[in-house]
Amino acid sequence: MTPLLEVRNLHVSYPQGSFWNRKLSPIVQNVSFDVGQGETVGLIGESGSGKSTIARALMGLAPITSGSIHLAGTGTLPRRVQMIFQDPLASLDPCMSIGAQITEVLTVHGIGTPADRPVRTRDLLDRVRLPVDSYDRPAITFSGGQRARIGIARALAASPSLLIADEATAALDVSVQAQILNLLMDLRDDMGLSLLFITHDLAVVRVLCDRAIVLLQGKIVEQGVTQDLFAQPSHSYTRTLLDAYRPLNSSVPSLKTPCHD
Ligand SMILES: Nc1ncnc2c1ncn2[C@@H]1O[C@H](COP(=O)(O)OP(=O)(O)OP(=O)(O)O)[C@@H](O)[C@H]1O
Repeated sequence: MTPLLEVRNLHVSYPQGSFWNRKLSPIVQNVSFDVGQGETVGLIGESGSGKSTIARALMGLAPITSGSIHLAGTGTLPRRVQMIFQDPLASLDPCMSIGAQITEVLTVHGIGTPADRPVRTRDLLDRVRLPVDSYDRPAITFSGGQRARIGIARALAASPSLLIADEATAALDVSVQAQILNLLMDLRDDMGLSLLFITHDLAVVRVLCDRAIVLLQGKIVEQGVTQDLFAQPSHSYTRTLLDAYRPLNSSVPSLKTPCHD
């Protein structure tokens, strides 16, 4: 598969300690991985292992101390890598119409003309399967599942090549979660997007991801084709993660469930 994203020997450090005794603390160390065009990759590991820090580095929002991030094609990283979060409302004005807020993203990135931006916005709302009257409604009037769709539409407005879902569906009811995951898979297929799932939910990784990357204390301990990694984990930490997950296997969300959020 043609690599869209190539991360090589990435190191990220945050300053820690008091003002008088500040030193750089390494959070991500020597991380290298690829994401192929149209590929879905899962990034897993315990809390604090550096998953979100890697995502922020990909967005140009974390202090990279060394290493490289290369995204094939043209355009700036922050625009071509977009993120969706668990709480989309946090990045939205709750009272402003979502149509205006998505149009604003198009304006910021200089996409389209003032006349056609509302048309593009309606198309995005349609793509994420929001009701036709959504354009003029403020964000606060939508359900949790609908807000997740708004977050996705807003991310898509920047025409990204790579979409990062950082625990994006973790707070949703399991049936709504399945719907949002289905939507992401459909968008990946229709728009040729690559997806990076940051999640604690190994069921999601097993069902949806082509490959998985296992992170422990800021370092990759194992990565590979999901099926192989789940069948024969080579690192003891991966085995521990999978052992903790196996009893929950029966609760794997069933995708393509016809239900509504
Ligand atoms: N802005 C920051 N300044 C200093 N330290 C930070 C900053 N952001 C994150 N960290 C630290 O970096 C480490 C990794 O955090 P990160 O959020 O990347 O982990 P994570 O694997 O995504 O965790 P979780 O699964 O709980 O979201 C943590 O120890 C965290 O405290």
